[in-house]
Amino acid sequence: MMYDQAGVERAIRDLLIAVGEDPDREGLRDTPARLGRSWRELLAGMEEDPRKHLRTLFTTGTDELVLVRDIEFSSVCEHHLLPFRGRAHVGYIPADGRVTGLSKLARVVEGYARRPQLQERLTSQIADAIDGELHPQGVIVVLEAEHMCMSMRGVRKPEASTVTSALRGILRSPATRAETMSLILGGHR
Ligand SMILES: Nc1nc2c(ncn2[C@@H]2O[C@H](COP(=O)(O)OP(=O)(O)OP(=O)(O)O)[C@@H](O)[C@H]2O)c(=O)[nH]1
Ligand SMILES: [Zn+2]
Repeated sequence: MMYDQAGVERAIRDLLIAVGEDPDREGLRDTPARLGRSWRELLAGMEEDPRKHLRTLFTTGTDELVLVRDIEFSSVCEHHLLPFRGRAHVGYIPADGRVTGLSKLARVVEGYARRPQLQERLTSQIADAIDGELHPQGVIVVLEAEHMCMSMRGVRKPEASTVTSALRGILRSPATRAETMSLILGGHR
């Protein structure tokens, strides 16, 4: 389904009325249109198949770990429609020298982050896309994020950081996993 800007604007106008605001006062007059455009940007991943980015392939001579750390992302938690944001660390061990462009790993993170999400699902979707498109020997995805639904409201724990991981192939084995984890965490302040 295509994004329905007019429908979103109507819903936001109704929301403003329902919370007791006057949607026609000067400061709020453009808010439904503005927020409608913002939501489209925040949910832009719904309009794409992020796997397409991984179809840019190169062949190298080696099958050693490729790891891109500290990919900043923002997503929206599907329970509260509040943002969660943090950093993704994405790595894989190629097979037959098959690699993709480094920026493509970040594009995949973006494509799956810009949807109503759960952090666990976001993590495994990134891993499955790399696994399914590159057929590498192993994949590791680690996400660290702060959820606004836990910091601004509810339990109100602003410093809490949620860490999730998804491992595929040989990166599931304890030795390889431990080495890769230390590379991910080793870069941290
Ligand atoms: N597992 C998981 N839980 C999430 C994520 N984002 C938000 N949540 C949690 O979803 C849960 C929803 O719980 P509910 O009891 O239905 O909602 P609530 O009454 O607003 O819960 P509180 O946040 O505890 O006030 C909360 O515990 C949130 O912290 C996520 O990405 N993964
Ligand atoms: Zn939430």
